Amino acid sequence: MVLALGSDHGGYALKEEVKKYLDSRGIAYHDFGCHSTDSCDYPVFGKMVGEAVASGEYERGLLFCGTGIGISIAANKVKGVRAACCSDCFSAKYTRMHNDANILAMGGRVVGPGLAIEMVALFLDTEFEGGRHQRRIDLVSQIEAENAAK
Ligand SMILES: O=C(CO)[C@H](O)[C@H](O)[C@H](O)COP(=O)(O)O
Repeated sequence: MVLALGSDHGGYALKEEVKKYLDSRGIAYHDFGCHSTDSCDYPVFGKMVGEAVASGEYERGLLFCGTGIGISIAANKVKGVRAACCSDCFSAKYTRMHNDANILAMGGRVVGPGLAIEMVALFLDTEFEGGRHQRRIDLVSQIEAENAAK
C-alpha cells in the first residue's frame, strides 16, 4: 500500500510524527506537503491528496490540518473521495468498515501523536465490510454524479 500524505502548517508536526510510525512499519508514502510550519492554505493540500487518491495512484490518504476539518472538507470536493475527519479510534475503525473511507483526516491541534498513530493503524488495518454499506456508498456516489451533471 502506498499512501498520499498532506497537511497545512497546523497539521505539519502531527504529520511528521505519523511519518515516523509509517517508516517503522515500512509503509510507503508520498508527502505532498506542506514541508514546514510556515502558514499556508489547507485546500491546496486537500485537493492534491484527494486527486492522488481518487486517481487510484495512491490507495489511501492521510491529511492533517489544525482541526482536520478544513482539509477533509476540501478533499471531499474531489469526486471519489471519502475523507473522514476523526479524533477517536472507534470512528477511525468504523469509517473503514462502514464508509470505505479512503482518506483519514486528523487535527494537529486536536489529537496527540499517540492517539493519531492508533487511529492510523486502525484506518490502515481495517477492511471494508461491503454488503449493505456498499449500497449506501453507491447512493453517495449517485449524489456526486447528479451534482456533476448540473
Ligand atoms: O484547522 C483548520 C481548518 O479546519 C486549518 O487547518 C488551519 O490549520 C487553521 O484554520 C489555520 O489557522 P491559522 O490561525 O491560520 O494558523
